[in-house]
Amino acid sequence: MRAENPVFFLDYDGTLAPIAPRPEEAFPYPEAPRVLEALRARFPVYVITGRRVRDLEALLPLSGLPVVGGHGAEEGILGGEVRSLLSVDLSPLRQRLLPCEGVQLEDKGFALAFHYRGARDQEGVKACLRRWLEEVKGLLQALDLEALWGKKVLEIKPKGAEKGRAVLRLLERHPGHTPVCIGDDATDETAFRALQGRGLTLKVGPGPTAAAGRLADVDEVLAYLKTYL
Ligand SMILES: O=P(O)(O)OC[C@H]1O[C@H](O[C@H]2O[C@H](CO)[C@@H](O)[C@H](O)[C@H]2O)[C@H](O)[C@@H](O)[C@@H]1O
Repeated sequence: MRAENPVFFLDYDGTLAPIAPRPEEAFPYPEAPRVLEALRARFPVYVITGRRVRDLEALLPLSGLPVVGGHGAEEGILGGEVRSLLSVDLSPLRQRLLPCEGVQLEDKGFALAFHYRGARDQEGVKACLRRWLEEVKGLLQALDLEALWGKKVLEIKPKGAEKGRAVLRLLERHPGHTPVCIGDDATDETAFRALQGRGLTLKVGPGPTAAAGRLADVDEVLAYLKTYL
C-alpha cells in the first residue's frame, strides 16, 4: 500500500525507535535518521509523539524536523522554536503524587507519565496506579486532565491533547496530500480514527486497532518508508 503525494505523520516510540527499558534510552533505529532526511527532502514529514519536543531533540538528530509533542499539547521544530498549544497547571496534582514503588516519573511540564516497565511487580504497580487514579479523579476533572494507559505507562495529560486533532490540523496545511499515519500505541488510535477514509493508517505490532493496515515492527516501518525514496 502506497499513497500518492503523501504527507507523513510518524509516531516515535515503537515506530521509529524500538521500545527501550527507559524513555531516555529510546534511540532511533540506526537507519531512521537517514531515511527521514531523504523522505523529508521529497514530502512533508511530521513526527507526532507523546514526548516533549525538547526531549526528542536529545534522541533524534534531525535539526529542522517539525514535531508535534505531548500528543498534541505543543508543536515545534527540532533545534528550533517550540510553542505550547494548551495551557495547564499541574501543580495541584504534583502535590498529590503517589508512592507506588518501582515507578519512574517523567514530568513533561504539561503532562505526567508514570512508567512501570522497570518495576519488579508490574501488576502491583498497575493496581497502585489505579487506586491513585480513583483518589484524584475529581482533581483530574477539575484541572481538565485525563488518564491515558500506554505501553507500561500511565499518562496524565490535558484533555485536548490528542493526536487525532493534531493530524487533522496539520492536514489542512497540505491540501491535495494524502496522509500516511504510522504508530504503535493507544495514543495513535485517535489519529487512525480521525484519518479513516482520508488516507493510509498503519499500526505497528499486534493488538486491536482502528488502522487499516499493519507493519510488524520498526524494521518493517523503515522498509515501508524506503519504498517512497
Ligand atoms: O507517541 P510516542 O512517540 O509513541 O510516545 C509515547 C510515549 O513514549 C515513551 O514511553 C514509551 O517508550 C519508552 C522508550 O521505549 C518505554 O520505556 C516506555 O515504557 C513507553 O511507554 C515516552 O517516555 C512517553 O513520554 C511518550 O508519551
